[in-house]
Amino acid sequence: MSGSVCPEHFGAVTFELRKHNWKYRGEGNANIALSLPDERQLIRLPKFGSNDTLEEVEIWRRLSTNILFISVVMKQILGPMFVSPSSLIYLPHNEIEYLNQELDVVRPDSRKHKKLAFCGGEICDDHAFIPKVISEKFGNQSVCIELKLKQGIFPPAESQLKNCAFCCKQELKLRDGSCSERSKYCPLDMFSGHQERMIYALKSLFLTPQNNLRIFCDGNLVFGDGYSIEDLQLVLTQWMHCTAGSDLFERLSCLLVQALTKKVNNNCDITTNSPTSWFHDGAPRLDSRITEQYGSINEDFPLSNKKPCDFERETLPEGCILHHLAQAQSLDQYGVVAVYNMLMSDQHSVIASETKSASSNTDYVHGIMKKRCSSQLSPIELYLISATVRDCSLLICFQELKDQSFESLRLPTVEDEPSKTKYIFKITAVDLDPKPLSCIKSHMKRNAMIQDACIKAALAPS
Ligand SMILES: O=P(O)(O)O[C@@H]1[C@@H](OP(=O)(O)O)[C@H](OP(=O)(O)O)[C@H](O)[C@H](OP(=O)(O)O)[C@H]1OP(=O)(O)O
Ligand SMILES: Nc1ncnc2c1ncn2[C@@H]1O[C@H](COP(=O)(O)OP(=O)(O)OP(=O)(O)O)[C@@H](O)[C@H]1O
Repeated sequence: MSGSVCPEHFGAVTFELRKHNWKYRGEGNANIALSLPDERQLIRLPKFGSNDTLEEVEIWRRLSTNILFISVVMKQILGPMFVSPSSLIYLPHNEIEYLNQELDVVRPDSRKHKKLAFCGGEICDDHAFIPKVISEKFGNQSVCIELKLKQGIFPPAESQLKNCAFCCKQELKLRDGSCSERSKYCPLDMFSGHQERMIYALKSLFLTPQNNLRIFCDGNLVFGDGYSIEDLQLVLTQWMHCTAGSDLFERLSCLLVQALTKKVNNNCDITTNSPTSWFHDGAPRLDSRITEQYGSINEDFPLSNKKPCDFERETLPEGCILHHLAQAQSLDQYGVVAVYNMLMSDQHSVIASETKSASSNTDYVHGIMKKRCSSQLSPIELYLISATVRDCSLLICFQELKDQSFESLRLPTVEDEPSKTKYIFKITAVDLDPKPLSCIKSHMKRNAMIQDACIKAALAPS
C-alpha cells in the first residue's frame, strides 16, 4: 500500500468494525460483503490479488467514482426504486489484518486468491431485508432470493449465433474446474417475456444454482452453489404455507415471475430522492456503417455441440425490473468485436485501458455524466454501461403480508395462489459498479478462451 491520503477528502467517515456485531455475507470476484445485523446495513470491502497495485489515492478515487456512477447513472437507467445509494467508510488500519484472519474460516477456498488489503469501502442498506419501517410490524421471516441473471439481450450481430454468451461460457467453466456440471439455466429464457420459459429458467436455477442463485432467510444463506434440491425443498417447506399436493418449486417460481414482471412505481422508493440530471432515452439506433467498419463476432462462434439457445422473445411489461434490465442491456448495439476495434483505433482510449491505475480505467464515467443524455454516448460508453447491467445481481426480498397497514401499502405485493398468501416484496439491483475500460480487452480474451474450450470439448472422445 502506498501514497498516504485523507479518506475524509473523499467523503469517507470512520467506521470501527470491531465495535459492531458483524457477519460474513458473501463475496464475488471483487468485493467481500459483511452484514451488520443490528443496523440492517452491510459493508462492502474491495479485495485484491497479490499482483494488484495498491495506490491508496487511486482506490479512493475509484470508489467515489463507483458511488457517483450508481447514484446518478444507474439510478436513472434502472429506476430509483431499484437502486439504492451507498457511502464511503474507512476502517482503522489494524482491522484489515484482523478481518483477514477472522474471515479465513468462512470464505470459500476458490475466492481466497484475493484478500482485503485496503482500509476503506462502502456502507449501504442490507437489501436481504425489507426496510425496517415496513417489516418490523410483521415480525415474520424475510426471504431474499438473489439472482445474477447475466446477459439476456444481445446486439443484432450476436443474436444470430447458435448459443448465448452464458451457455458458451459453461464449456470454459467445466474445463477450468469452476463448475462440475453444466448449468441448466439460459438467460434468454429469463428475458423471453414468456411465462413458461421464465418459470423453466427459475426451475433450472434451482437445479444448478452456480453463482446465479442464492437464497437467504433473515440474512442467513440457506441455498446456493453446493446445496441440493432437497435443501431447497426443506427451506420452502418451512417458509411457504403447506397446501396438499402443491409443487413448492412451481409456487416459488410463480412468485418470482410475478415480482420480476410487475410494474413498480417510484413512490415505492421510500429511502431516496431521484436525481433528474441524467436521463435514459432508450436504445440508440443501429448504424450499419459502424458494423461494416469495425466488424462483429464471427457467426461460427462458438463451435459447440450444445443445443441452440432460443433468441425469440416477447415484449416485457413496461416498468418491471426485467424491462429496465433489458433496456439497459440493449444499449450495446454493436457487440464486443466492434467496440474493441473502436477502442484500439483511438490512441487515448488505448492508453486509458492499459494503465494500471484503478481510477483512470473508470474515468469514462465523468465523460458520461457530462453528456447528460444517453443518445449522446459513444458505442464504447454504451457497451460499458451494458456490461455493468449484464453482471449485476437482483436481491428480491419477500415478507408475508400480515396486515394492510399504511407502511405496507407502500410496497407492491405478489400472491401465492394455492395458499392465498400475499407477500410484500422489494427488488434492489446490487453490484452496479462501473466496469473498467480494460474489461473490453478482457472480454475479447474471454471469448477466445471460450472458443478454445468449445473446440477442445468438440474434439474430445465422448
Ligand atoms: O465476463 P463474465 O460474463 O464471465 O462475467 C464475470 C463473472 O463471471 P460469471 O458470471 O461467473 O460468468 C465474474 O463472476 P465470478 O467471479 O465468476 O463469480 C465477475 O462478476 C466478473 O466481474 P468483475 O471482474 O468482478 O468485475 C465478470 O466479468 P465482467 O464480464 O463483468 O467483466
Ligand atoms: N446491499 C446489499 N444487501 C445485501 N446483500 C448484498 C448487498 N451488496 C452485496 N450483497 C451480497 O454480497 C455478495 C457480494 O457482493 P457483490 O456482488 O457486490 O460482490 P462483487 O465481488 O462486486 O461481485 P462480482 O463477482 O459480480 O464482481 C452479493 O452476491 C450479495 O449476496
